[in-house]
Amino acid sequence: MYLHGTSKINDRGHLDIGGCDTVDLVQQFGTPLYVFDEALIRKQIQNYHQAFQECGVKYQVAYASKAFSTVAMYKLVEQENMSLEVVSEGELHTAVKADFPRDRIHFHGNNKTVSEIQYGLKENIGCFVVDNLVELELLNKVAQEMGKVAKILMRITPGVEAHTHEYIQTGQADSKFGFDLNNGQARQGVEVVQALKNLELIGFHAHIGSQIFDVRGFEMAAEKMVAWYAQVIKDFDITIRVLNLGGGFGIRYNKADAPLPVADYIKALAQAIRNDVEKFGIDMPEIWVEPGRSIVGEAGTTLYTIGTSKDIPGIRRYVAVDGGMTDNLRPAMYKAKYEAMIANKATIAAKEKVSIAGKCCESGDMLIWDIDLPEATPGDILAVSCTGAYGYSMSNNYNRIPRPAVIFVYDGQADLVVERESLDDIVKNDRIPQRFNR
Ligand SMILES: Cc1ncc(COP(=O)(O)O)c(C=O)c1O
Ligand SMILES: N[C@@H](CCCC[NH3+])C(=O)O
Repeated sequence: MYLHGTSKINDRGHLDIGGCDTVDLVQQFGTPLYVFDEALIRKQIQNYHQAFQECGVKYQVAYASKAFSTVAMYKLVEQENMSLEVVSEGELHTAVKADFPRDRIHFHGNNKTVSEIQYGLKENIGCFVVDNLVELELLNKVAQEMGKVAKILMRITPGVEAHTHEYIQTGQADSKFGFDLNNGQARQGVEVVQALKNLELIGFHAHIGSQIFDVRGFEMAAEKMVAWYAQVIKDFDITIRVLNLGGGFGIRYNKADAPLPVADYIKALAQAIRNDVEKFGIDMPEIWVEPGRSIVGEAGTTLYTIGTSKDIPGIRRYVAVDGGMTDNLRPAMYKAKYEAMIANKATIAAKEKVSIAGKCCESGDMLIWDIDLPEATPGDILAVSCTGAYGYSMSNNYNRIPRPAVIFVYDGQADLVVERESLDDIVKNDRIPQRFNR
């Protein structure tokens, strides 16, 4: 397993993260356990700031909180001077609980409800990223009723197909997201905004997909978006200032993945924008991005306890852990591939090829197929790396399995940031109809 961030093998022969022995962490907090390397999260954020500062442009980096959303994470994001992207009133409420600066919150989503819009307006958030014509009218109506003017970006579908899993592509024409650039919908949207008094258009947004390695997709989206941005300034004679190019920067889950350093993506983006801005003779816009996975993905490791196994001679050995698709849906949903090690046998050579199964009543509940490990016995601790993004945030209670605890480790200290769900949490919203008691 590749060792990210502060992960290392300590002198007890155990995996150690953030100066904490994972075997001790398991004793203290139990399994499954999400462990976040706080120093690595902070470093990833600082890499974005540094890259933008070196480009000498006005910018905002908004953390796409869907990747991993908790109050402590939002506090960290604030400390590191990032903005915050939210997609629901649940994420917005988490930001309010963290007392996140409201003017740095960007509210996304392709179907915001009236109550979500009201919440955002009440909190005077920085901007709404409007997804479609229906939402333009709705947002304007609610803003008018509340006596507010909402700053907006319009989300544009630029018609760029990113090379990634089809479920995490978003920039292609056939997508549920955004105003289509090529069929005239985006222009129609700008025309509509001109007539709506409670909306202020400050710029445009595009997001082409997730887990992308190639800079070319980002450059192509930037070229299309600058051309569009310049066209709008010319045709509508309005002042806008923001170009948000979304997130999607890839990370290394396993040795087949070859992401570039963050600085390379940002510099390529800024350069593509700068070239086109000069061509169109307009002012350089503020460049906003909204990375999620690349901030937290490599910083997360999930620790499990190994339990049963099943040998099928000549076929494979299944080794089961005490979690699975409830804490990591990505292998089942995207065929995502992860690396792992036995955390308490970190210096012992691999001896067998096994497949790691979850504990759900579902054949597709497999975390890793065909991985070389030392002999796995019940009670061993399996560490799966790179689970920081879309692990906890997509966790669920299938088979009424409680969600694991989440901890941050830093410089030898381990702190709980989300408590493990209890069995009572699992039933706390259940109700029995009165008539059952007859
Ligand atoms: C609109 C938007 N912004 C940002 C992101 C974050 O993407 P990533 O986690 O790949 O950086 C996503 C997810 O794909 C998204 O849909
Ligand atoms: N949840 C997805 C990515 C979708 C990102 C949000 N648009 C993943 O785990 O890869």
